[in-house]
Amino acid sequence: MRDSASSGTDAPITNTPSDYERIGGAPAVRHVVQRFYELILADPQLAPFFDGVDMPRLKRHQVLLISQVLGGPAEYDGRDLHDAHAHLRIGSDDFARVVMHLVTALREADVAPDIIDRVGSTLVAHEKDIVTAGTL
Ligand code: HEM
Repeated sequence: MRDSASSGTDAPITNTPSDYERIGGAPAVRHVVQRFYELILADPQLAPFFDGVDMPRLKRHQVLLISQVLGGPAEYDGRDLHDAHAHLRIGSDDFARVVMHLVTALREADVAPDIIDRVGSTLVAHEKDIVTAGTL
C-alpha cells in the first residue's frame, strides 16, 4: 500500500533510503575513499601536499565526513575543514583536481549521478574553507 495521495502531516509510509544506504553503506564509502587517495597520491600536483601526513588517520576522517555528507551516521570527529587546511596554502586549481578525483572514484564505484552531483555541490560549497592561496 502506498501513501501516494498527499495526506496532510502524517509521516510517510515508505522510508526513502539515504544516499549513504543507496551506495552501499560503510564498505562502499571505505572503498571510494581508498580509491580517492590512490588517485590523489598518483597526481604529481597533489602528492606533495600529503608528504608526512598520517594517511590512515586522514582516510578514517574522510570516511566519517563523506558518510555524514551522504546522510549516513554523523560521527565526524576530525578538525573543522578550515583549521585542517589553513597551513597548506591550497589553490583553487588544487581544489578542482581533488574534487575531480573524488568524482572519478564515485563514478568508478557506479554511484548514481544524482548522488555524485549532491556530493560535488556540498564540497564546492566548502571551497572557501579550504582554498587559502591567492585569495587575500
Ligand atoms: C574537496 C574538499 C576536501 C575535503 C572534504 C577535505 C577533507 C579533509 C579532511 C576530513 C581532513 C582530515 C582533518 C583531520 O584529520 O582533522 C583533511 C585533511 C587534509 N587535507 Fe583535505 N579535504 C578537501 C580538499 C583538500 C585539498 C584540495 C587538499 C590539497 C590539495 C587537501 C589536503 C589535505 C591534507 C594534506 C590534509 C592533512 C592535513 C594534516 O593532517 O596536517 N584537502 N581534508
